[in-house]
Amino acid sequence: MINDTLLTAVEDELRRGPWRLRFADEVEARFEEDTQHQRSRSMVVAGLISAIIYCLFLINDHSFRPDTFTTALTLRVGVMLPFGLPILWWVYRGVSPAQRETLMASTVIVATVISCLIFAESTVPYSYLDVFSFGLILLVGNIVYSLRFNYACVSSAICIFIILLFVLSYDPMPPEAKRLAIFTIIAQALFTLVANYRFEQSERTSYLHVLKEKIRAGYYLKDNQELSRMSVTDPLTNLANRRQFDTVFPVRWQEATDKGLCLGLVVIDIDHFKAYNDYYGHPQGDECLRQVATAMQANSRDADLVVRFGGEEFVVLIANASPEAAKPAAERIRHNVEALEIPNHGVSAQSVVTVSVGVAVLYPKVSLAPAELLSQADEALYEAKRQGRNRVWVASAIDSSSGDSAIDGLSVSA
Ligand SMILES: Nc1nc2c(ncn2[C@@H]2O[C@H](COP(=O)(O)OP(=O)(O)OP(=O)(O)O)[C@@H](O)[C@H]2O)c(=O)[nH]1
Repeated sequence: MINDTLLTAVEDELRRGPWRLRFADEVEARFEEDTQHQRSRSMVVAGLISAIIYCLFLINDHSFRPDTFTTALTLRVGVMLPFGLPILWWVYRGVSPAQRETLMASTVIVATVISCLIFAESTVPYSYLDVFSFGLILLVGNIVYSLRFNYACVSSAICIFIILLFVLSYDPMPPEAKRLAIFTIIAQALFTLVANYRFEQSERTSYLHVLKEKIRAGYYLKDNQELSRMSVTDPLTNLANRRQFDTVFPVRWQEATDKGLCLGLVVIDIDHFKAYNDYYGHPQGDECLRQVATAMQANSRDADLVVRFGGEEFVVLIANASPEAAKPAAERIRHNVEALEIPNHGVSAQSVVTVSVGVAVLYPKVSLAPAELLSQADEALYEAKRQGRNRVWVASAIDSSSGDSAIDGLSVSA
């Protein structure tokens, strides 16, 4: 259900076109949740690289304008690093998206202020040429950090304003150079903002497509799991169906053979069910099958496989079943069905729905086929019916090595 709403929201966003840089709240929250870890880390890496390069500009300060080297050293290493590094640590540890963008944008603005202070302090000829390198700071914020577009716009505007203040008030710089510098800085800001916008746009569009495919893949997986479940389940009773039995039985047989364990099979058939159907009708017959199935399931262990074998016939496959344990288990099932007291007036006014049960238990051997156990249990069931129904008949004392399936039965009547 949650995914349905999300899928609709994602499809709405894709329909709306890629020009918007903010999704509807639900999708935006998901976008941030999915991307913020990676984004914070890549911003921190970008911040560290930028900090190193920013400090390397001291080489330029030293050779180009030695009169302000001490100031440059103090500001770049003594102010910029103590300001920037804790911010990077903070972002690395995880902050809200707005804090992350604001903090990273603040490093861009502070770097601009520091660069302007160093520039303004120097009086050496051509020091003003340094202004042309300020565009690199914009490049860091808008491209290297890739600040979200609105933060990039605001920080670029603030940086340009600061640069304007310093450039316009710096007397040694010729007016033509000021004009060119300001024009260049503004153009760099615009170019990098265009690139920033396109980065964010394509990041968001790709994210929507990936998210849509992920949600759909989730549906396919769920559908497949549901189909697999349905293919091995009886729709009327929700018990395992014959197909599941055919898959599980040989596996349990092999396990029992390998471990030398006993395997038990209980075959259950509702008595006079035709009469029930004829009297109450087919839908009521279905309801009766459901109740009997529930009673059988409730009286079996989790490890046992309870199967609707077909029609009104059921099977319980009992792993690691000793002959002594299988008989009471079968008797419990018979008793509990009878205890449901589902009337069967199709037989007589006093009759209730009962079951006949055939039980077979043996130690599987390589020389035996699994069908052997099934046929012994079937024969026991036939005997239970023949003996008058509503009883358990155990096919016992079977010499599995000879394959002798003679029934040395024991009847347990109600
Ligand atoms: N309602 C309903 N009836 C079913 C379903 N599958 C099989 N049956 C009915 O089960 C009845 C089985 O009848 P029989 O095989 O003659 O057996 P019986 O009447 O139970 O007699 P005994 O087994 O000898 O006690 C038939 O009437 C089938 O139509 C089902 O899915 N729903």
